[in-house]
Amino acid sequence: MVVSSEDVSGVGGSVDAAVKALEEKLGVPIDHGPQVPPPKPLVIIISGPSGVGKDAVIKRLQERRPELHMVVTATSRKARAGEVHGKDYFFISKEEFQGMIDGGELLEHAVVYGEFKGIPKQQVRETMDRGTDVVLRIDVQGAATVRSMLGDGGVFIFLAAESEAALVRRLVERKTESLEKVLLRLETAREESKRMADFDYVVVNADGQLDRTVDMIAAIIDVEKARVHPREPKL
Ligand SMILES: Nc1ncnc2c1ncn2[C@@H]1O[C@H](COP(=O)(O)OP(=O)(O)OP(=O)(O)O)[C@@H](O)[C@H]1O
Repeated sequence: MVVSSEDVSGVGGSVDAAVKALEEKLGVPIDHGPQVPPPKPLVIIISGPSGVGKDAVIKRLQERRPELHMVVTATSRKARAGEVHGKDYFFISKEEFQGMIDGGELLEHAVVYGEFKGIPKQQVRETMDRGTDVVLRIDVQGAATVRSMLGDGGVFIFLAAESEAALVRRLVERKTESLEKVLLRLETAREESKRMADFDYVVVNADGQLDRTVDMIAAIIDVEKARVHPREPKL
């Protein structure tokens, strides 16, 4: 139905009166509800080589977007100075970890540099059921496992350093690993970089540019929320 400008001006110029007149002409009320349903919760996977800055990026992202749920990974490695159980990681024994694997309670798990790491499934499900976005921090190998499970249902982001040299410097400066362990991480990082193509996005975490990196990830999350066909993560 076409309503001419004459019809609208003919009701006295008030918007409310015009709306009422339109409703009368339509024969049904004008819908005041949202035109777009609320976006579905996202599962965001942040991955990349050791030392690239996953923890630093996630910490800053959480400060900016406190509504995101950062999944707490379970690990059998010892806590580093300042790390808090239940907040940074669930620090559990190798025996407890084995129990979780046997009980099928982990979304993915792996032995990384001699230590168990894994993501409790229940935490992801419960968060999504509340309608909250979930951020998973996973090494590249683990991200491949989650990709095979979720397919296009997850948003996979590969964090990269601006150069191999920058990555090495960051690992050495962190002072948490021996040179031998840094070497192992470097060799692994070379293999991991080859898997970048399996991700949806690649973000460079350049030295001194942590805020820019977080800006980019926040932008990706916003863009994902605007998809016409939302992703459907099935766990
Ligand atoms: N953009 C950046 N500029 C400078 N330093 C950074 C940047 N991002 C992270 N770092 C520093 O680099 C080091 C490694 O970062 P972080 O521990 O977050 O890496 P990671 O990917 O979580 O490593 P791992 O997988 O081994 O736990 C830390 O000392 C961190 O503070």
